[in-house]
Amino acid sequence: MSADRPARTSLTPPDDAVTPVRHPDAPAPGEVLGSHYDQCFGCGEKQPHGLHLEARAGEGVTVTAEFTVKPAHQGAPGLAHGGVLTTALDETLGSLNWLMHVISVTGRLEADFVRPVPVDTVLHLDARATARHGRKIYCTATGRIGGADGPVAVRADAVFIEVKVEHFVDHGREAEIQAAMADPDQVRRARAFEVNP
Ligand SMILES: CCCCC/C=C\C/C=C\C/C=C\C/C=C\CCCC(=O)SCCNC(=O)CCNC(=O)[C@H](O)C(C)(C)COP(=O)(O)OP(=O)(O)OC[C@H]1O[C@@H](n2cnc3c(N)ncnc32)[C@H](O)[C@@H]1OP(=O)(O)O
Repeated sequence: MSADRPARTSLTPPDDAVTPVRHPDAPAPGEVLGSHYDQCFGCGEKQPHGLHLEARAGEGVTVTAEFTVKPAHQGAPGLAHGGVLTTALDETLGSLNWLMHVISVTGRLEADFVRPVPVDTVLHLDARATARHGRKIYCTATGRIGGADGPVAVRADAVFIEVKVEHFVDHGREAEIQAAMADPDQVRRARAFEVNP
């Protein structure tokens, strides 16, 4: 390893990685993306235990999202649990799927916790895809407190791996898969991720 080059990890795109491309039919900047699955712990509107994260399309291959830390999210008195904050970062990064019309799942995610995040704080999240290489999507996210331009409290770098919708059908529990496939709205949401719906 040369002294002037950082160690290559699985979070570092290879030299022949390409710039991620916004799909022509991606939601317009500012548009609310909605949930990919109404029972999702991160974004599902029908998930009573979830974070109810609401993401919006940004310019290029970027998204923004807001998440309010609730008392149920504590790890220490009055402070958010790091795992919950990581979930918010993961979900925001997953929302980039809507911009590229790709279905991908988290392969690797590395989080930095920079500042404690108190209960009732609104975490202002933003994420962008930085590179693509084969099925791998490299992406990064930050969460700020005290406003969208406030100080960074958390950040994450990740590699998502592109999968087919069959990934969920093959691995999901039968009852939930049947329910999802019987719901036209859910089928429409899943198709919205595909390049050739
Ligand atoms: C009609 C019913 C539909 C119902 C579905 C409803 C909605 C669906 C629509 C959208 C939902 C989509 C996403 C959700 C969005 C947000 C939620 C938050 C995100 C998550 O919470 S999501 C859950 C957590 N997540 C997982 O549950 C993944 C478990 N895991 C696996 O399922 C496999 O592990 C998989 C598929 C990842 C890979 O398996 P595989 O066999 O397909 O591929 P393979 O191993 O060959 O890797 C291919 C290339 O990726 C590289 N690679 C692989 N793994 C890596 C790693 N960990 N780090 C760095 N690189 C990695 C290899 O190095 C190789 O790279 P190279 O090509 O260069 O060699």
